[in-house]
Amino acid sequence: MSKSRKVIVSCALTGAIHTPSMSPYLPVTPDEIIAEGQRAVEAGAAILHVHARDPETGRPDQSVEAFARILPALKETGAVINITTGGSPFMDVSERAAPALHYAPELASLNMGSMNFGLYPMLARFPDLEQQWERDHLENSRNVIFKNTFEDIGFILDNGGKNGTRFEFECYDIGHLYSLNHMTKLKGLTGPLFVQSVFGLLGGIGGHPEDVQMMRRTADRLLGDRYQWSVLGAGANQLRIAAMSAAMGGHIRVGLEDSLWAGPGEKATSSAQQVLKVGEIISGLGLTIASPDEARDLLGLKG
Ligand SMILES: C[C@H](N)CC(=O)CC(=O)O
Ligand SMILES: [Zn+2]
Repeated sequence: MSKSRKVIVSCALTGAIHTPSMSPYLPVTPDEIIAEGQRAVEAGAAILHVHARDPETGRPDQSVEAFARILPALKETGAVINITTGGSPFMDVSERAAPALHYAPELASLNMGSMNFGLYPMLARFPDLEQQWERDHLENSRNVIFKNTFEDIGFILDNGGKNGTRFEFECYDIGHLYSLNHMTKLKGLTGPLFVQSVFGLLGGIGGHPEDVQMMRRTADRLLGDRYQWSVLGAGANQLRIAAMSAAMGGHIRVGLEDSLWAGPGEKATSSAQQVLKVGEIISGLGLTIASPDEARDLLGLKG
């Protein structure tokens, strides 16, 4: 058994930010999302971060029924299933939390603060969006607040925690790490805390190396050895941020939810392509990609 450090690769398959006519490779239907999940796990992903969509329009769909069409097959892959509670920033918290509270997964995402969620700059990047709702989705982000109050966070922690679900704590800024530290104390949460630092989403922290170092240093100071650190870089930041994390003792999240790209101007043909690229970075640094069970051990998941 290799003694080199294990790096957990999470893969976010489709999300609720990107829309169908931005990329022909964005999975929309249940079959497409399932096939993408299977490919991502074959490529080395240990955790699948799952959103659902309406198969006709591609609109984000946070209903329990929509998840029923994808979860069983994704579970068959053996990967850790991480159900979103972020849904889309245009949804309210009870709608967003419903699937994770219903299916009691090993892992669910939990967003650690309210914030602006600027998607509208993508209007310039994608001038030929086919459906009106796609244009509205970006345009309306000028005035949306991704609401995650301490009460909302407490609601998801309490009700999800009852099911033995643990959390992917999405921290989009330094303040979110302080909120996480506060909530862990308030709720008596024990480690390992799975911290997912989000870089480069407009409204949160940028993707500069100093931002990455600042997040890491602050997490070390506040959370000490109670956490496992992972990163995701939005859009063109993805692979660069991933490489920094691997070199800084962290884990990595990729997938078409977070970035449609495989390189400058090159659309990724699947999330698996991004998983393979970070796999090369990981082995290039003499590290080893973690299996789903190794990820469960590292994160103290219920299995
Ligand atoms: C930047 C990512 N889309 C954040 C995310 O994945 C939120 C969630 O699903 O809870
Ligand atoms: Zn998500």
